[in-house]
Amino acid sequence: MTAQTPILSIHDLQVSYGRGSREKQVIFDASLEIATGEVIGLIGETGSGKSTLARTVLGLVKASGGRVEFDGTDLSRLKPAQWREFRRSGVLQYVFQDPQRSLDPEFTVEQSIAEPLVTQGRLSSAEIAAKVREYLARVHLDESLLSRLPGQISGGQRQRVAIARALVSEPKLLILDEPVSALDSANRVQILELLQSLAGPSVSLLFISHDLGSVAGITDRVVVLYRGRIVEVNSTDAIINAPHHAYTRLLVGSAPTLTGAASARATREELRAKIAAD
Ligand SMILES: Nc1ncnc2c1ncn2[C@@H]1O[C@H](COP(=O)(O)OP(=O)(O)OP(=O)(O)O)[C@@H](O)[C@H]1O
Repeated sequence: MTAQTPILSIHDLQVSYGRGSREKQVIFDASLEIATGEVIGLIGETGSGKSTLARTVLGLVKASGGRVEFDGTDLSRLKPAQWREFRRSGVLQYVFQDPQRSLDPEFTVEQSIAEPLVTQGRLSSAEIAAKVREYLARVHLDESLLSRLPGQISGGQRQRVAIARALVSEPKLLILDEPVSALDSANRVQILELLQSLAGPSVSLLFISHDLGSVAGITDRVVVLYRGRIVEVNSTDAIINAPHHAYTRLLVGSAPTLTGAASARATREELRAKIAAD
């Protein structure tokens, strides 16, 4: 961690859904800092609260306690107009698991990638057209796709378009919620390699995944979320080689690409029993 202001800093975050007797807390006292240029994995099983945490940072879900600071600005205090301005600036972007959710089905590839720049209103049409082509090339797509709709390209191509769209406004933080889990294994590897190559010193990436094995190759640090609580944060190496929390050990053991599949199987049941007893 550098002495720089973290790009994202979350303090004692609490998030609940529902009201009154139906209220259910899903995030408990979550604190986390992401430095500029860092690639972080947020890992946890289904229902652990990963998407809720991300959606709270994006302002789509309201926190019931704690605060979220982006580049030193307390997002919890922004008024609606300030939120709109913050969104328009494009400094915080996201890519969902299903690119259909990030792309308007009625926008061509060109319109989708151009939209964040059009909204910003800083560049001329010619400059926007040039940027769209630059980012299309960066995600290794051909210009012949520019006039297609999302329904007319493959799932892997859609996810590349969603990534180009997210990066074109030169965000400081890109949140990727299970960005490869809807893709086949060949596309998965290609997209992860692509993201790794696109991550530079000025952009931080927050990868959300239920599968440690799928993101461990590109993350600097890993945050482990278990039942709404951050139970471990450490370098990816330490998480894999010396996990502290029983749930982290289960995650490592469940990723056969990280450890021998046989030894993983042998310890999995034992760890499940320990977690159940916690
Ligand atoms: N809009 C909502 N209203 C009520 N409860 C919700 C809502 N969204 C999520 N939850 C609940 O909050 C908890 C955390 O869900 P969340 O989607 O954040 O988990 P997740 O780790 O992202 O899971 P997954 O990997 O399956 O996407 C779950 O118990 C879920 O049922």
